[in-house]
Amino acid sequence: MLTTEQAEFLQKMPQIRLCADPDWLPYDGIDKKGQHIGIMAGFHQLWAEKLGVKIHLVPTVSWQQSLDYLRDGQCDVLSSAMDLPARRNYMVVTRPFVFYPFAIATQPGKDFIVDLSQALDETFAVVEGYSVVDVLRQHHPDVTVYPVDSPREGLKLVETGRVYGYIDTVPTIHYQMLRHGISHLKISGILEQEYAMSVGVSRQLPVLRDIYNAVISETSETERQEILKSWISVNYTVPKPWFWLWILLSGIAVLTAILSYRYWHVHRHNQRLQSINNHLIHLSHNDQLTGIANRYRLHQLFQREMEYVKAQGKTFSVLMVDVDYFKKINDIYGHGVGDNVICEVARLLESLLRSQDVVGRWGGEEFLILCPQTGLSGASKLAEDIRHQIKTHQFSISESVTISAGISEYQPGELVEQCIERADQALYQAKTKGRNRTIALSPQDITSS
Ligand SMILES: Nc1nc2c(ncn2[C@@H]2O[C@H](COP(=O)(O)OP(=O)(O)OP(=O)(O)O)[C@@H](O)[C@H]2O)c(=O)[nH]1
Repeated sequence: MLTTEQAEFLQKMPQIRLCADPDWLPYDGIDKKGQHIGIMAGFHQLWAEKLGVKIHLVPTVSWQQSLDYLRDGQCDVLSSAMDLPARRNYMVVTRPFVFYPFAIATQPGKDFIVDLSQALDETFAVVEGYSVVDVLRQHHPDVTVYPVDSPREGLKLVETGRVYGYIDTVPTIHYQMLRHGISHLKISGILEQEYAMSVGVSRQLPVLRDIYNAVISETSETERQEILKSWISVNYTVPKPWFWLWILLSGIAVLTAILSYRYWHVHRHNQRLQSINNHLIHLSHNDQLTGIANRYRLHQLFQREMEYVKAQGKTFSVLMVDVDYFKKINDIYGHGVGDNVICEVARLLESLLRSQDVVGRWGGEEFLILCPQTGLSGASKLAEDIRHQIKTHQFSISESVTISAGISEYQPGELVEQCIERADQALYQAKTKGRNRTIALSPQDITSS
C-alpha cells in the first residue's frame, strides 16, 4: 500500500501527534478520561492499526486551539478539517473521506424546502464559525441567518418558533436532537452543498499527507459504514447511577419514566428520518437502471475533485466510454436485453476500476470515469485494459460487445466541462476511426489539428 519512501518516513516517526475538536460530537470529541471519541476517532484508530503507528492525542480545549497547535508544530495532524484558504500556509489536506449534505430542521408543519430561495422571508439559525456559515454566504447570500453558539441553541430556537429552521449536517441534527430530547422537529430540506471532511496535516509533512491519502483509499465501504453506524445511531451518554439516585431521592421517579419514553420516541422518529434521508440522497445520486452514479452525482464529484486538485496541485483524468453499435443490440434483441447489456457493462467497469476511481452513467450507453491522481498515460493504459476486458467478456448475448473510449487529463485553470469536452472529442475520433479503440487527447493535440 505504501511506497518505500513513505514506509521509511513512518518508521522514523515514533508516534503521530493528533489534535481534535474537543466538542463536536458525533464527529469529534474528548471524553472525561481524555480519550478521543466520535466518528473521527474511529477512523484514526482504524488507520493507525492499518499503518502500524501509534497515535498520541494532544489535548486541547477548543477547535481554535487545535488549529493553533497544528500551526505552531505542537501536533502533526488535525483529525478532520475543511480546506479553507486561510489555513493553507500551515496545513495541507487529504482527499475528503466523509461527506454529509447540509439539512434544514424545522417544525413538523412546515413545507418541504426545495430551494432556500423559496424561504427568503424566513430566518435560519446556524452555529457561528462553522463552515455552513461560509457555504450560505457564498451560495445563498440573501438568506437571513441567525448566529447561535451551539447546535442545541439553534434547535431550541426552532422548537420554540423563534426561527424558522436550523441548518447543519444531517448527523449533527440527528445526534443533537437525540441528546437534548428535542423530538418535534423534522428535516424539511437538503442543501445542494455538502460538508466534505479531510484529515488536516502540517504543511511541513507532505509525505504524511500522502500516507493518509493511501490509507483513506484502502478504507473499504464496510469499514466506513461500521464507524459511521456506531455514532449515527443512538449514542447518548446514560447518566451515572448516583445521578438517578439523587433524582429518585428528590421524588421524581415518574419523570424518569417519561424521559425514557421520550428517548425511545425520539430514537424511533430519528431512525425514520435517517432512513428517509438516506433514500432521498440515494435517489438523487444514483442512476435508476444501473445503480451507479448519475450525471448529477458525477458533476458533484468532478467539482469536488477539481477543488482538491486546485488546492493540492495534483491531477486527474477522465475516460468517456461508449458501447459500439448499441442500436443494433436493441434492434436485434429488444430494449429489455439492451438494458441488461448496459447493466453488465456498468458492473464490469466497476470491477475493473481501482477503489479511488468512480464510474457513472453519462447518458444512454455512455459512461464517464473519473480517475483521481492519474495522468494521461496512466488513464490511457486503464482505458486499453477496459477495452480489452469488455471485448473478451462473455455477455448474456451471443454477439461480442466492444467499446470506444476518449481520454483527457485535467489542465490547471480550465473548467471541468472543458476537460470532459476534450474526452468527448477523443471519443468521437475513436468512433470515426473504426470503433473498438481508445484515443487520448491533450490540449496541444487539439490546437495542432
Ligand atoms: N436499451 C436501452 N437503449 C438505450 C438506452 N438509452 C439509449 N438507448 C439507445 O441506444 C442507442 C444509441 O444509438 P447510437 O447513438 O446511434 O449509437 P450506437 O448504435 O451505439 O453507435 P455508435 O455509438 O456510433 O457506435 C439508441 O438506439 C438509443 O435508443 C437505454 O437506457 N436502454
